[in-house]
Amino acid sequence: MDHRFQVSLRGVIDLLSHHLYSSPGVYLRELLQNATDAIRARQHLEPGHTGTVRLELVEKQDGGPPTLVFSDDGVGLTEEEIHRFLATIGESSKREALEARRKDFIGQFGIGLLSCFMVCDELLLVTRSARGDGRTLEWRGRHDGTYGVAESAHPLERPGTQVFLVARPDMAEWFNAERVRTLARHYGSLLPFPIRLTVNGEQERLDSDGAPWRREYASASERRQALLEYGREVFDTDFIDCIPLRSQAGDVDGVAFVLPISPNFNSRQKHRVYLKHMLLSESAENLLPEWAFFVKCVVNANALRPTASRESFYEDDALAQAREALGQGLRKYLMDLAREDPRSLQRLIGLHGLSVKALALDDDDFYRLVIGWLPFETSLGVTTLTEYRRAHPVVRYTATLDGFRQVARVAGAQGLCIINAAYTHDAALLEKLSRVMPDAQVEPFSSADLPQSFEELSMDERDAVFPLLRTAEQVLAPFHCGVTVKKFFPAEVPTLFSSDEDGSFRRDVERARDESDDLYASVLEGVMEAANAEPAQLCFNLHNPVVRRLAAVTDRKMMKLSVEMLYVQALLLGQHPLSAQEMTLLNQGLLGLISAQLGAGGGTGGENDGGASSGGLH
Ligand SMILES: Nc1ncnc2c1ncn2[C@@H]1O[C@H](COP(=O)(O)OP(=O)(O)OP(=O)(O)O)[C@@H](O)[C@H]1O
Repeated sequence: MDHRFQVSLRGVIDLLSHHLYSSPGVYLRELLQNATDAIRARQHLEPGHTGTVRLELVEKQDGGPPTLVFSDDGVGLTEEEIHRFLATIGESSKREALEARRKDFIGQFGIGLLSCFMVCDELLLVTRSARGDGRTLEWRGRHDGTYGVAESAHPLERPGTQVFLVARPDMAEWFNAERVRTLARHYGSLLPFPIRLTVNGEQERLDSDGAPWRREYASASERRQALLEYGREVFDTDFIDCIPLRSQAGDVDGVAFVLPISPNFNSRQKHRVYLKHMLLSESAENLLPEWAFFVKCVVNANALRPTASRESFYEDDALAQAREALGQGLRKYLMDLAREDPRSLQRLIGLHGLSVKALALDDDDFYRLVIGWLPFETSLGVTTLTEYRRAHPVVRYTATLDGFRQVARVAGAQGLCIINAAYTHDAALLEKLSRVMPDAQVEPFSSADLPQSFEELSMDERDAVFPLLRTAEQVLAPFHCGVTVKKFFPAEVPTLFSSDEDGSFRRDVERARDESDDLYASVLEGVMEAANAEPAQLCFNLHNPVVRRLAAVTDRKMMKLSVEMLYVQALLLGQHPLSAQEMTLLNQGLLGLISAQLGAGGGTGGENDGGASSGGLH
């Protein structure tokens, strides 16, 4: 024999209040939504019906719980509808109409009314249907899951619905006049019909003039001012500009505000979204494309689906299409700025460069328009790509910060303009350049490319440095480092250590081998043997006075020691981590130099004592 599931209403209410709704205040949102849907349903029957929502708050003088009467002049309910829709959890009169009329109704799940049980134990709903027999019916629903229906002793004069809520003593704060006023404004400020609030007999209107972005303004600048003022009210921020938004998909319209400060990298903004003019969420995140983190927006959507919690939009095709269309609106704004107001675009890039770069990576047309305006850090200072290409036919860049540090100073002194493309998106943007603009030449650059720009020595100079070159080659052979002598700037730099990718790889493997156990070290040994034998190079700078003097030194030991120290110094200047062998070289070299400087005795032991005389301190 089959049995029916039993549903515990208390359990369901507990579930909703703790896991679905963000606060008990949403009861007012759900009542407003039902009233709005009922008015829309009546407008289908009676086109031209305007509709009004009334809230009457009675605060008891004797300390008893306050009562809220929530009335609408919507379509009302027949007796059959009461049993079917009010008393069955999960049943909604709007579901059947939903696909055909997604634009009309906000509700769809058939659970909204239950949220009232978060703030009161019993609900009295008095209703007269616009489609019915003129009778006024009372439905009394209780939080224990029981309900009753009866004909009312106080018939309503016109179709509509009144919901009576008596505050549960511990929930009286949610019936406080100021709170009710704030909540009604908060959720219903864009509704296209008036909301009237009566508190202890005194009436006030809470309605607004509708969505500010749809109002008529005398001029474009007045419109802009009014919208920026609205943005300030909503987000408490002085935005720098506003952008109209519209999408046919989801029937969305609204306004995006450009943030006056750079947001955290990739932080998605929280937007205020209305669904059919009722506030859905103040923290919707999934409305705009990911790159659009330079704006916050307020929009109304008529044909997107809410999630059951009503706090964001349901992720479906319509939302994806709307997101794409809204992104196009933002893209158009940036494209227009690039064409018509490059100064403003430059200011915007200064603040929101990351958004602009991310969009440029995504979109070739936009890329073509803005790439020339984007600033890049180079070895000759910050420059835009347009200025760069005017002065240098080939765009050269380093993709890492270490790579840039290794070349920036010397490259700058040679007049070479190298871009530091280690910033987010920069390398990808530069790599895209020759794809989008086939005449552009773009090349990665490393310290190994630098010596090509250095001046060659004359024949005489070559003869003069021959002993130095020979000694250095011998000293550095164990380090797999070749040697050249050239002339370059700045003259204060005595040597430049350069290596291509193979060289950096080899150094990394070498250091890993030093730190590994025997088995792994022998594997790494094999890797190193397979690698290019001499990918690194130490280039001596004959413009440097120390190097000139060193070339003339006849003391071979002193020359060897100096080469070792210059090698280690070049590594340190280039921010290359030292291997164990190089650390030893540094330590021995320092001691050797000190010892040589002392001129006598105190030798370091071994061959690096530079022939210093014996004896201690004099
Ligand atoms: N003010 C009203 N006027 C007319 N019918 C109403 C009113 N309030 C509720 N109803 C009826 O009660 C049903 C259930 O309401 P409830 O708020 O629980 O769910 P819903 O609005 O259909 O969906 P959701 O859970 O998404 O809000 C509605 O579908 C509607 O038929």
